[in-house]
Amino acid sequence: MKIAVAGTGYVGLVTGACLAEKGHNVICVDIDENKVKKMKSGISPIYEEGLEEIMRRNYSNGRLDYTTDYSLAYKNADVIFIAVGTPERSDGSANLDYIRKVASEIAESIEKNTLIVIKSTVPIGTNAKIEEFLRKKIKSDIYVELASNPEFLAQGTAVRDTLHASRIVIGVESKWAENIMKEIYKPFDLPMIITNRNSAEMIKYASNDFLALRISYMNDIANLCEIVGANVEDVAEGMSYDDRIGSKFLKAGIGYGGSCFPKDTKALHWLSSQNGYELKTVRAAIEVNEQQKMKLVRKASERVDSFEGLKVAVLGLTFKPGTDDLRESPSIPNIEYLLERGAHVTVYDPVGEENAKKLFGDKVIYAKSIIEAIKDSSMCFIMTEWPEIKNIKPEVFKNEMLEPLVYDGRNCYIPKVMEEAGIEYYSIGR
Ligand SMILES: NC(=O)c1ccc[n+]([C@@H]2O[C@H](COP(=O)([O-])OP(=O)(O)OC[C@H]3O[C@@H](n4cnc5c(N)ncnc54)[C@H](O)[C@@H]3O)[C@@H](O)[C@H]2O)c1
Ligand SMILES: O=c1ccn([C@@H]2O[C@H](COP(=O)(O)OP(=O)(O)O[C@H]3O[C@H](CO)[C@@H](O)[C@H](O)[C@H]3O)[C@@H](O)[C@H]2O)c(=O)[nH]1
Repeated sequence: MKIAVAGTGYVGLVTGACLAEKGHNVICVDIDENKVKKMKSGISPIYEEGLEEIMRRNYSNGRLDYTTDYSLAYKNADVIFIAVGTPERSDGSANLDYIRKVASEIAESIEKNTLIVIKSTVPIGTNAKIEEFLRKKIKSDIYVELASNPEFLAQGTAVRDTLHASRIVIGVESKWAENIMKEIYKPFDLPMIITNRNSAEMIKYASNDFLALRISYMNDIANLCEIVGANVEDVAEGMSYDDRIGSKFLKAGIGYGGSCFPKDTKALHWLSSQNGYELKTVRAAIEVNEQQKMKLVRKASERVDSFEGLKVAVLGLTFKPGTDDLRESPSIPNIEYLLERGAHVTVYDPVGEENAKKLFGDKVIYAKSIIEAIKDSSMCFIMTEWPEIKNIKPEVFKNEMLEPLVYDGRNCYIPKVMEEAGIEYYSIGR
């Protein structure tokens, strides 16, 4: 099948590359010329394990290509996947400007019957609206239909999550669209859920918001654990043996970040409010997360008289390990808080430095190693549980820091071991 993919971000590029890997003919479209140039030379603009290998293999066998020429790409495609961003607006709603722009570009380009598949996370009803828009715009002798196919990959494991997805969710309104979608995903041999478009769109939000709820619930419990003298890690383990609960997404920490949970909780809450219904559970998840993100710097501000002139180390910048992405990372408001109070902040992240520079410029110092970051510092914050950060030996903090004072937002170390090594150590819910 000839497939065009609009947008080569985490979702579009991984989807395009994996569809090619499974035998389809794929052209990936992006407005960013530099990205397209990079991809054509075999370099992935994002950090995802295993992606470049698939990109190179399928580019050289001719099944995968990249372009900025959307017109040509959409004109020749049987199916067009839309995978552009749907970021948050200031009121919490989803910004659909990028989706609408692609829809206009599709309308001016296509010359034959085409199935348009929205892979981006979009509010319930968006597929129907875009279909209505396109049908008004295109010539009357061609037919377009929209299908919803939300994406569930997580950053850092995007290729694996796509090739071995837990499920393929397909929202369609006709047998024609259903059959095309089934044909596309046949070579993946994965569980498939076929439903209508509104339900497919809702499955995506309901899944993300449920996972965010679990995290906020555990962070709430962690805060109570601290007060009553319980250990949230033991509590989570004890809960996990109940297979109705399971072990995943029970990790307490400095709050959830990333390009999805923060915006998708707010977008569903906003949509619900617009429909006269308050999603109280989701609102609670958002509120707990907002509080949790700043928990450790608030604790630290009670411990020191002032941050003014203090050398503070921040280890880990990305919103989770395995990605170079800093979008909505808890590290950002924490670093801003410290800078506003006059701290000299030195940061270290194994892959996030380039993206951090776009945010902080020369306001922070970028260390090339953990040791360089913590050397002579008066305080250290752990924001991301990268393996090399988790593996720091307590003596390293003790020997390199001016004062061994560690605030660990990801529960990387054992409190007893840290305390025995002479480190003043604070973590979450323990
Ligand atoms: N990142 C994830 O892990 C993830 C997982 C599941 C779903 N999603 C959803 O998928 C969507 C995309 O997310 P992402 O993180 O991949 O986005 P992204 O910001 O990484 O990438 C979007 C890409 O679209 C390009 N673009 C913008 N306008 C365009 C146009 N008119 N034509 C062609 N390309 C255009 C941009 O240049 C960019 O490269 C969002 O709705 C998101 O919520 C993301
Ligand atoms: O027990 C946990 C699990 C995760 N997190 C945090 O939650 C955030 C999101 O983590 P994760 O879900 O692993 O990463 P994403 O790449 O944002 O993936 C989520 O968002 C995607 C975009 O919609 C979905 O496709 C995925 O299924 C969904 O897991 C990160 O800040 C994590 O640190 C916790 O605090 N505790």
